[in-house]
Formats: sequence, C-alpha cells, structure tokens
Amino acid sequence: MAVHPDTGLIWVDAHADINTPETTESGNIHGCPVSFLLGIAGQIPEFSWVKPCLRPERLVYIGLRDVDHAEKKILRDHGIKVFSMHEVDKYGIAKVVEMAVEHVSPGRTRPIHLSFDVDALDPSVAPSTGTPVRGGLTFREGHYICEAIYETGCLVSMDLMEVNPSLEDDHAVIQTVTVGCSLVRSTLGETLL
Ligand SMILES: NC(=[NH2+])NCCC[C@H](N)C(=O)O
Repeated sequence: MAVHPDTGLIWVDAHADINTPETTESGNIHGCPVSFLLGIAGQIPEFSWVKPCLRPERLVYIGLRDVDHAEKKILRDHGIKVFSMHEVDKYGIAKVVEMAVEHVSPGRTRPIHLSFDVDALDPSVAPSTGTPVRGGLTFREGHYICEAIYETGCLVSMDLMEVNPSLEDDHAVIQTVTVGCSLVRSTLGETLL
C-alpha cells in the first residue's frame, strides 16, 4: 500500500475480518485487520503502527459465509462489495472473479493485492485452520481465483493466511500445507498446462 497507494484489495475468506476492537465478540484480533486498514477501528496503542491505507471502494470480498452482526452493518454502512458463497453459487467462480477484479481495478488500471485466507476453502480441502466454516470454495475454485488474478497482470503482492500446522492430524496438515503452497504457485503464474 505504501508503494502503490491506489492498490485494490481482493480478500478471499470465509470471514470478513472487519470487526473493530469495539465490535468484536471473540476478542480475537485476527477478526479485525480490515477495520485497521480502513481506519475505522478505535485507537489501540499496540497497533498504532498500522496506518489506514485503504478506501472502502478499493476492497472486495470473495467467499464470505460467516459474518458477525456488527460486521454486516459495517459492510453495509461503507458500501463494501461482497461476493459471498451465495454469489459464487449463483454466478460461478469465473464470473465472480471477473466482477471482483473489475470492481477494484476497472479496466485493469490499478494494482491488485490478493489476501487469501485458507479457510475460504471448504474444510474438507483445507482442514488445518483455526476457524473452519463448512460450505466453502472447492479446490479448483480456490485455484481458479489465483490463476485468474495472475492473468490480469495487475497483481503486485499477496498473502496466504491461517494455515495452522498445529491443528488436526498429520494427514490434514499435509493436505492444508500442500494446497496452500499450490495456491501461492498459481497466484505467481503456475498453470495446469
Ligand atoms: N482470520 C480469522 N480466522 N478470522 C475469523 C474471525 C471470526 C470472528 N468473526 C471473529 O471476529 O472472531
């Protein structure tokens, strides 16, 4: 954001992570990062180094299906674009990614950051994560998002979140780490052919 201030943020996640320290029900800070980016969180001294750097219209979500009450209000009040799993079912993943890219980078004119929380995937695909929610993206839908964002030529950075190798058994850990690595490779340009 410091290097490309006009960056659009595509946030792929089961959760909106847009609670403020005031609205959070769990008290978990991992449910709050987007409110810090937008500058709508109250002052928390330990996090004063996180400077607001994102406008609500430069943010789009894909994959949401577990959103707290207060978060729904924040999303509405700021007019933030969301493609929940309902829209993934309705339009299909290709159309959703196309609309999401167009929202944050119209005509592919702006840089894109991809934040991919592995819990956007269905827990059957990525079990070793702290807050799994059923009804998520398939293996291919997750990869398609990454491949299509690479193809825009606008990607400048990415992060992959919430792979937690201390959760579930060895098989689940290997499955989750493997799919996580594979998503990163797809985002960086690996293709099927
Ligand atoms: N990064 C995550 N796993 N976030 C889950 C957040 C869940 C819930 N909305 C909370 O604020 O606690």
